[in-house]
Amino acid sequence: MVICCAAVNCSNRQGKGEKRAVSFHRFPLKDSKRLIQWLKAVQRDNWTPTKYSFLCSEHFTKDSFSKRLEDQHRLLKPTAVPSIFHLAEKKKGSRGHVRSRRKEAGQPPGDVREPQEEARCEVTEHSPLSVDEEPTVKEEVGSMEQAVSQSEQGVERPTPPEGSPGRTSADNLATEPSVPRKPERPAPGACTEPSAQAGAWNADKSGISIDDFTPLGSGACKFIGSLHSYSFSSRHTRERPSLPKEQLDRKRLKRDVEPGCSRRSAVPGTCLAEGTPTSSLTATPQKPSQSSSAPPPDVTPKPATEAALGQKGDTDASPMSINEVIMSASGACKLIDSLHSYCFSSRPSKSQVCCLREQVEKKNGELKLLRQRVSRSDSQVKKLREKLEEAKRLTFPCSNGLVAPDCETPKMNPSIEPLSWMLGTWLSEPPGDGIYPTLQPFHYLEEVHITHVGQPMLNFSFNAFHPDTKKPMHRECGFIRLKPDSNKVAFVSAQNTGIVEVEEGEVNGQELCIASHSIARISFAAEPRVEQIMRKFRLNAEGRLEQTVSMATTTQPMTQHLHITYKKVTP
Ligand code: HEM
Repeated sequence: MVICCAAVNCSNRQGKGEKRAVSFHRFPLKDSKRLIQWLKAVQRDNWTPTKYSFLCSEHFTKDSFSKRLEDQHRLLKPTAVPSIFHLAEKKKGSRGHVRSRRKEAGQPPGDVREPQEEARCEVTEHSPLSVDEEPTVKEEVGSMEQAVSQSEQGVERPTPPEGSPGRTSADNLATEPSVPRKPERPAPGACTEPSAQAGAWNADKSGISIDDFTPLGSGACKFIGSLHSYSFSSRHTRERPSLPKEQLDRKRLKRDVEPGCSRRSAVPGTCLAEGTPTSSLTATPQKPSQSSSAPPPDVTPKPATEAALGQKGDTDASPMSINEVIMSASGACKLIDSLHSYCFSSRPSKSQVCCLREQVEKKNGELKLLRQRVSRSDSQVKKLREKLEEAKRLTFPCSNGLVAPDCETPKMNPSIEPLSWMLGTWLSEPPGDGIYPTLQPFHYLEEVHITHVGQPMLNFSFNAFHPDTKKPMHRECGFIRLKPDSNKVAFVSAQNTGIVEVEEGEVNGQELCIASHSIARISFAAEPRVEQIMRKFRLNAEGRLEQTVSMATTTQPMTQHLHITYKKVTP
């Protein structure tokens, strides 16, 4: 690959016969301040440097260089600005062919390079480096791809050439950002530039080829690839519609050799005037029809300056420096690279996630089956509990009953033998009836426990419940005693209503009739006050116990209040 110096009237190029050391240095595209200084110094009109534009070392003062310690290799200082140019030669016409060439091509001054010179500027991978080239150049030429990448990272290294004269692009950048500019042809001196720019803008801006983004053909990659296309072709190609949309990767850049400029040198101006994407740098082989046919007006190459300023008509709105364009493209690429990294790195974990998801789904299925089993077990347990409750209800309708079925009953005291027919646990059946002149008739359940503990008396408890809610209602408990050697019975009861009473009567056979002897009540017992109480117990023909309660209150004469029949539930 041959590299030319972009300075006006400088014919230095890589491989030229002179044996002196000439190095080539890239334009500081990343450093807009210094780039402007360079462009002002170069004084090329309507020309924009690219990554493939170089100045040779002859345009720098000696103190612009430093030497690398290891090998004394000459390095351009990062602050160096070119200052040595032979612009006067242009005016003197010492290179008349330049002017005539310019006229032929209808190019503005400074944009033309002699066809022969173009030929010299061809880039061919097979061109051997001339002996007068510095190792720096060799290094650069040998690793153009790397250089592009380094340039992207802001690393400046001496490198190969190209270029031509005219009004300075620095002026465009620095002083006329808002002036719309007509599409202009690429600098003729930079015959490699159109494609070089294309490569730069379309593929090499990040040092990444589009192929890098579409290796797996996945949807994500395609998507990211399209982002890349947008990054490169939409952002920059739209701003620079002259550039071909083809994506040129670095491998092509390095590998392919485009003899276009050599060929075009035989047809002076073809490459330059047509602005075809062919280039000795980008080196994408072009079909003859492509390279020979003039591009439509809307794809006429424009200098990067214009691209940086925006398209015609929007330049006043938001002018961008070339540096900003490069930086924004670089930022977009980094973002896309991140997406790519995510795309690639997440791929294995996605399969893992799939595996895990399958496992989770499997476990969920198992869990569902287990839940169904548990549910079935629950319902079975529930049914068993209901049966148990029902059995308990049948046996002991009240859970707070006093009956202990397995409790061993002591021997009954003979004195209470006449009342033995009352012993046992009794449950209301049917529900008891409650009546009273002052009350609405009502029903109730009652559990009755009449026991003995070997003493000469019976223990009793009457526990009434609401027939529907089973809530406890009236409760009373006490003792029944028999007067020895008689049928006289004493009934002592304490009621939850606050009444304590003693009833006395007689037991005759299996019937007990008693009446209140004395009634005591708490001071705050509910009214009306009970004046008299009468009861009758009997064991009927069906072996059921019956009780009838009558009472007299302060408002009502002796009237029946309760009648209930009990069924014995324990022996
Ligand atoms: C020997 C026992 C009982 C006595 C001395 C007694 C006494 C009374 C008295 C004085 C009243 C008020 C009447 C009125 O307002 O005029 C009453 C009401 C009532 N009694 Fe009895 N009662 C006895 C047993 C029962 C039993 C076993 C139940 C069964 C649930 C019951 C249920 C009621 C009901 C529902 C009322 C009406 C609402 C109330 O005042 O609480 N009573 N009772």
